[in-house]
Amino acid sequence: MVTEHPAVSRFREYLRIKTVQPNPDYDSSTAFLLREAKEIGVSSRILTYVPGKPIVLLTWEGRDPKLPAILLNSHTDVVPVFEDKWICDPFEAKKLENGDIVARGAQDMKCVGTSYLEAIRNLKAKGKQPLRTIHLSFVPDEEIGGVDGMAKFVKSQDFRDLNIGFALDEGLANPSDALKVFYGERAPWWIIVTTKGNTGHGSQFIQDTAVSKLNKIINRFLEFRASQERQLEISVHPDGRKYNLGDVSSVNLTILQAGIQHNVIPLEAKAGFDIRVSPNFDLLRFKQIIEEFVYTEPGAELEYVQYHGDNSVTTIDDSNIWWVAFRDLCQKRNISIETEIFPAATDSRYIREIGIPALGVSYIKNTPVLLHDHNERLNEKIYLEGLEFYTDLLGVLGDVGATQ
Ligand SMILES: CSCC[C@H](NC(C)=O)C(=O)O
Ligand SMILES: [Zn+2]
Ligand SMILES: [Zn+2]
Repeated sequence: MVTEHPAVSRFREYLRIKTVQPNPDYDSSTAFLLREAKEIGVSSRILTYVPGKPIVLLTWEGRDPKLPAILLNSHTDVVPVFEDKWICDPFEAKKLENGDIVARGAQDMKCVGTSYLEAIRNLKAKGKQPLRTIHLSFVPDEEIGGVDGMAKFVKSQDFRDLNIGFALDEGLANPSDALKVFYGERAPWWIIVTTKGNTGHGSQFIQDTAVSKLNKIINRFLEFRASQERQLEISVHPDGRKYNLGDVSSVNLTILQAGIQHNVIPLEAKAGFDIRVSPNFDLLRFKQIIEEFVYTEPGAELEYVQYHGDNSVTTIDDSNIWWVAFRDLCQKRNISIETEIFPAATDSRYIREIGIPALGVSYIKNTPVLLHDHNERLNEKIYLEGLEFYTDLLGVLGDVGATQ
């Protein structure tokens, strides 16, 4: 019988914990992380800003704790599953014959959280201690917006006391052999547009109805959407690279509500849009455009259900010592990297918003993107390869600024 690498067994154990929204078992994930901290030999704290939503903070103190520290962030929650669409129980962490570990959270992002832990375990086993302190935050509720997780954490005195200089967070899988590195994100704005109008009998040509007003607004949003889709198709960066999704802004009509009966003209109509504003767009200008789309119709209302007022990016050039350390390590390990704007939202946005540079990286190469999808999986060989990468990476980042 082939014995399993203990790091893989620990990863699978973490995957079996049902931290699935909307009722994540944070007690069990906390117990797992505290046990890991004890075994590895790093200190641990539980920070609670909202009851039942623990942030587990592990700390490996550096040789010079006064220097700005490194934050390795991961979220502990995972998204729900459509169980009947899976080839096995999504919380069994079954390993297939080819080594694929099938489980919710295998990519998003329990693999990253345990990789940080394994890297520290490896470095400690080699007798290393970093120059800079390394903190690991395991935060709740990223999958539902992070309001009771990272958003509260970054605003706390506890966070300020950590003196973070640089952070790592999640990225995305890549079907090709390159490693995706995200240096910014599009700002998520979820809006509800409400229109009101005349009612009457469904057989008549009633004027200025809620639906006709909403229709005009929707068309303006959809025209904008088409223009951005076109930009995505035709635009290239100055260096010749094609645009990615993160380089344009997107608009999707995701909610439509109106009507109570077929023969009654609705008094009110609502449309919900999922909007993602690219860092290539000025946020205030974007807001003006949206407001023009809506307020051109008399009496139309606009509500922001989700609004992030920042889409600043982390600089990726020689002026950023963290980026240089990251890039040089990838070069040394012959890893090609693709730098991009993350198309959706992660907890990194809260970190960048307060001016801390952050990169989003998940070492999941040669793997289909299956986050939030059925049969999410990660092959154990790629996971183990990632552990070597993270071990080297933490060694390098922890020593940024050290004299050789
Ligand atoms: C605005 S909070 C929602 C966060 C979610 N993140 C991912 C990665 O799917 C999203 O972008 O929809
Ligand atoms: Zn995630
Ligand atoms: Zn997710």
